[in-house]
Amino acid sequence: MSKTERRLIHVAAAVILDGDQRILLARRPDDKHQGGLWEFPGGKVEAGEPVRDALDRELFEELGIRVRSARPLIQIPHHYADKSVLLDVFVVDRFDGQAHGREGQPVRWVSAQQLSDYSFPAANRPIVAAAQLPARMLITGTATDAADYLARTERALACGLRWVMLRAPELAEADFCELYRQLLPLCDAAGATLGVNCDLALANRLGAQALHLNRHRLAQLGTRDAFKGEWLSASCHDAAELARAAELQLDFVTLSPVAHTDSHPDTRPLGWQGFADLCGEATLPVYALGGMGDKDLDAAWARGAQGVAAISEWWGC
Ligand SMILES: Nc1nc2c([nH]c(=O)n2[C@@H]2O[C@H](COP(=O)(O)OP(=O)(O)OP(=O)(O)O)[C@@H](O)[C@H]2O)c(=O)[nH]1
Ligand SMILES: [Mg+2]
Repeated sequence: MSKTERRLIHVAAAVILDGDQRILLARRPDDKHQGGLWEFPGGKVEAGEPVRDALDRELFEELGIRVRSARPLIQIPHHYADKSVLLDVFVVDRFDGQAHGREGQPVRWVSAQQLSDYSFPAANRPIVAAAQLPARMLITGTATDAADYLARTERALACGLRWVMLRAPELAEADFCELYRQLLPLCDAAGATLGVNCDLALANRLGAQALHLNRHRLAQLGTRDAFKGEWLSASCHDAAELARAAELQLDFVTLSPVAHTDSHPDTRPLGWQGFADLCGEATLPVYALGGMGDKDLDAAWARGAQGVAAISEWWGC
């Protein structure tokens, strides 16, 4: 039987957050599968058991906590040499009790940034990205001049946006660079990430931390190491582009258009069902894009999305 034909062992796991947005990690016992590595607490779903019940049961058994609120974060099928798992990961942001290692396993609360310092099983790469990425992503729209770009970005930061993707195809390169340099301290001060949507060489020259590729740049990219920054993502529209993004080990994608948008009036929307079908096959965090806003977050999460990305929703807020 080939690895991909093997039965997937369904596992419920949790990114558990405390009031300071720290995340709970546990260390797997040395004698277990992937022993000695750090994990998001959880365990196997029993036959006939609803996955949410399995999550509650496992977190009580392993940590002594009672889940009060949870939402889906990401689902990752992964084929190890010896077994195949479907990691069904939730965010748990409210719980009762003091989390402690009831099975003797070491546990540790860490910041989202610190996750990068820990060793996890190979399947966890996209889960770590999902735990570090926000639920809402702003893509900049048009503005009258640099001052208008800055003012609009400041308002979005004040609305709680923590990821800004600078997209300004109308600007000459020198103006784009100047704008990037002016936006950077604003975003830094708010604890937000500033990414760019531009060509690879320019992103590297700017020393950008995050680069978002359009579909043409995704098709041209040879290897993700060509980008010198930390976060590399792409705009996807179909299964082939999603597969390419996964093959290149990108950190996340946007998938669009979910709904009708004025910016792409002639493109047929995917609709929520089309989005869910594609997202279900993806092995990296996926943002719903196209006519999206705060009101769509729950619907996006229910279809397997990381969250929503938008221009109009927050570019005038
Ligand atoms: N809980 C958890 N399991 C993970 C993670 N990443 C990952 O690959 N796995 C794999 O998913 C499977 C989950 O198993 P588990 O050992 O937690 O299961 P369990 O709590 O029911 O334990 P048990 O088998 O001793 O009863 C293991 O093969 C494990 O290696 C993760 O972040 N958290
Ligand atoms: Mg377990």
